[in-house]
Amino acid sequence: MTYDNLTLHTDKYQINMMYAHWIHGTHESRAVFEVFFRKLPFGNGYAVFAGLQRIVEYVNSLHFDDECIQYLRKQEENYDPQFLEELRRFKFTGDLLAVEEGTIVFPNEPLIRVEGKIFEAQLLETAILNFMNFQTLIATKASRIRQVAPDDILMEFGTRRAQEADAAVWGARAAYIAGFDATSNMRAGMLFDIPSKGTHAHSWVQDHDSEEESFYRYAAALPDQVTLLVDTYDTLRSGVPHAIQVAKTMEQQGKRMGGIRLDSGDLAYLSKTARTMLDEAGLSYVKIVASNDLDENIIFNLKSQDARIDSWGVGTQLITAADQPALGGVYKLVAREKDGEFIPVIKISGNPEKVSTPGIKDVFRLVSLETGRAEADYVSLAGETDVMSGEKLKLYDKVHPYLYKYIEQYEAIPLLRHIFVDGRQVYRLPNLQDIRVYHQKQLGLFWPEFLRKLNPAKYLVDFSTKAWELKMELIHKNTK
Ligand SMILES: Nc1ncnc2c1ncn2[C@@H]1O[C@H](COP(=O)(O)OP(=O)(O)OP(=O)(O)O)[C@@H](O)[C@H]1O
Ligand SMILES: O=P(O)(O)OC[C@H]1O[C@H](OP(=O)(O)OP(=O)(O)O)[C@H](O)[C@@H]1O
Ligand SMILES: O=C(O)c1cccnc1
Repeated sequence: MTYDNLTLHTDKYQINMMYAHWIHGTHESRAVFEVFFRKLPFGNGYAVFAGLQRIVEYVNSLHFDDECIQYLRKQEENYDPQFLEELRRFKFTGDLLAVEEGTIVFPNEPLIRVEGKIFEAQLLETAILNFMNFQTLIATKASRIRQVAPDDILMEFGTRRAQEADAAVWGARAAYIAGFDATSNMRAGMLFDIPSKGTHAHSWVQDHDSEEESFYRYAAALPDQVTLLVDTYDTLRSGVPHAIQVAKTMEQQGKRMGGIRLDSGDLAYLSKTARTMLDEAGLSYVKIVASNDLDENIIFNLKSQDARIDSWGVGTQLITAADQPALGGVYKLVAREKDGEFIPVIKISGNPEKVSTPGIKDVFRLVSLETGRAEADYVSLAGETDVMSGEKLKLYDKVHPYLYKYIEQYEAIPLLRHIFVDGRQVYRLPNLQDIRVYHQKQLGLFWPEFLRKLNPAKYLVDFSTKAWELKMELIHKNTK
């Protein structure tokens, strides 16, 4: 079955709400939603925003075609045929703002803002969250892995263990944004122009009468990219000696073997011993690749054991974000149109963390002009001007106001960019290489204490006094 229209890639309740609005004639009234997450994944100090390209393609492609309409007609008898005709005319005509892919982001700040007819803005929730939550999660995981191996080659090997095909290719892209060097997935390579790399499987060795023969044949077929998997039978007694033999033969033909791959056993011990064997054979240029259920903790640990590994193939743990398989990004209504104007709305909860922050908001990164480093992010109500005019600001913990600091001499960089205006895409999607460069620059804005993998310092995301007072006012009004 091939059907790639994503318009019904949404929860039924969105269509139900669209229908109820249509029935009551309120479907064209305007509303504003914001996307944010509350908690960073993996105990990390930051997240890496990803998913925007997919969101842009999705919004541009939205349309209810014959298949969608027929399905809705069959599926829900309550839907009035005229509603289905209205859906046929559906098109996103609103505004969408978002932070750029590769941006370092933090909890509770708006990452995407959708403003439009409620009929349109409501539909987008499920897909936007689906794309952003997954891709941001994987980019963040990849960033942690990049941190522990800053100078090594990192290859994404996850497709076979990914949660289906889309996750594999978009996950490979997210990993590349955050600093991976290559993917084994050829389709991701083709779609996104990511370098593709690969070695060979155990089956190649098993499918020959001897390991030695399999190595020679592989090298003969692909002499410019020979990385031999040496652990099928006995890494040190058979695999590495056979690889050395092949490398020596290749030298006689004026060729150089690329590397060997270790895929089981004690990777610290085996890599050190293999390195010595290779070096003693005059093969110091032959690299050592390792794989086998690696993640940032194992790689960090292997490095602390002085493992001699140049290149890491990381699959399952990265592509499934195994230690935290979901990011809890949410899409919340912050304002709705009443009598021709936007009024802020709130969601109250017994859990204080879940009380939403009302009003249409902007977010700025405050970068010290003295140090060039980010001091805090500042969330203000749209239209507030103090931050843009560079005024001295008091940043304070709104619940514990005695915790405060002043900031002056800063540049306030707006993080939300216009992506769609009146339904028209106004943002040119950057190419992936530019996103990677931008991401590296983003990292350079932060002091290392916010970036470290273990127990990072908490970066300040401050709300303007006006935004905070609005929240308090609506809490009081709605809890009387
Ligand atoms: N020196 C090491 N220190 C810490 N972890 C290691 C070290 N060497 C390997 N590991 C990791 O330990 C785990 C060992 O996996 P496992 O117990 O399945 O052993 P294995 O050698 O892979 O066995 P198999 O032959 O079944 O593949 C893997 O995640 C691997 O990356
Ligand atoms: O361990 P991961 O991080 O998920 O990396 C991918 C794994 O996939 C392959 O194993 P598999 O047993 O599927 O195939 P093989 O016969 O080629 O080893 C490869 O050898 C890695 O071990
Ligand atoms: O190229 C490899 O070595 C590879 C690719 C995917 C999964 N495991 C290994």
